[in-house]
Amino acid sequence: MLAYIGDNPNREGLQETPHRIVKSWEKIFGGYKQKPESVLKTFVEGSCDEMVILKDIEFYSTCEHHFQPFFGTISIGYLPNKRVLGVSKLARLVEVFSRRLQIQEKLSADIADSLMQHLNPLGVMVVCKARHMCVCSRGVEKHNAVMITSAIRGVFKKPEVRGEFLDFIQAN
Ligand SMILES: Nc1nc2c(ncn2[C@@H]2O[C@H](COP(=O)(O)OP(=O)(O)OP(=O)(O)O)[C@@H](O)[C@H]2O)c(=O)[nH]1
Ligand SMILES: [Zn+2]
Repeated sequence: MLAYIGDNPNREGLQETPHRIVKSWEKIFGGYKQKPESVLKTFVEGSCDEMVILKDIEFYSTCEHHFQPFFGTISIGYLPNKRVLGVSKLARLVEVFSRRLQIQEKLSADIADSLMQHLNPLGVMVVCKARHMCVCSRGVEKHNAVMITSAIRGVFKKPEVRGEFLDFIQAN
């Protein structure tokens, strides 16, 4: 790759670069080694029947088309069906799916679908806002453009439930 771009792989500054890149991939692509169910420890809390939200979870992911970073925030809401999660587990789930090659639509859907599967709530909604380096620094070069995607499952398809979630995540 270094030779391909026209640089000299043998010059001092680049000699350890292949090793550094592979080492950085342990973090950047660490999600392949993690199973979503391994972070989704749930417990029974029968009295909790209101919406649970963790908003503005920062993430870094990698675009599968260009191998470029895309990054931003993800907000997740669910309506419990007797079981709830430790709140950090929602952020851990974001790590599992963002630390892979992704497109933003699938990242949002992966999070929603794994919560539906392993937590079995009445519904889930995920909203993801991100900047794509492949859109900012190359290609169409629109550095202010923000992509917004959502994944809506179960009762969040009802406008009033979706509206409550959107009100909460828009509030400061
Ligand atoms: N839907 C979606 N598209 C993405 C995402 N990340 C990158 N892309 C787009 O993937 C597309 C790939 O298009 P191609 O025409 O195959 O590749 P390209 O010639 O590099 O396209 P340009 O980026 O327009 O220069 C581009 O439009 C990217 O903006 C993503 O998360 N979701
Ligand atoms: Zn891209």
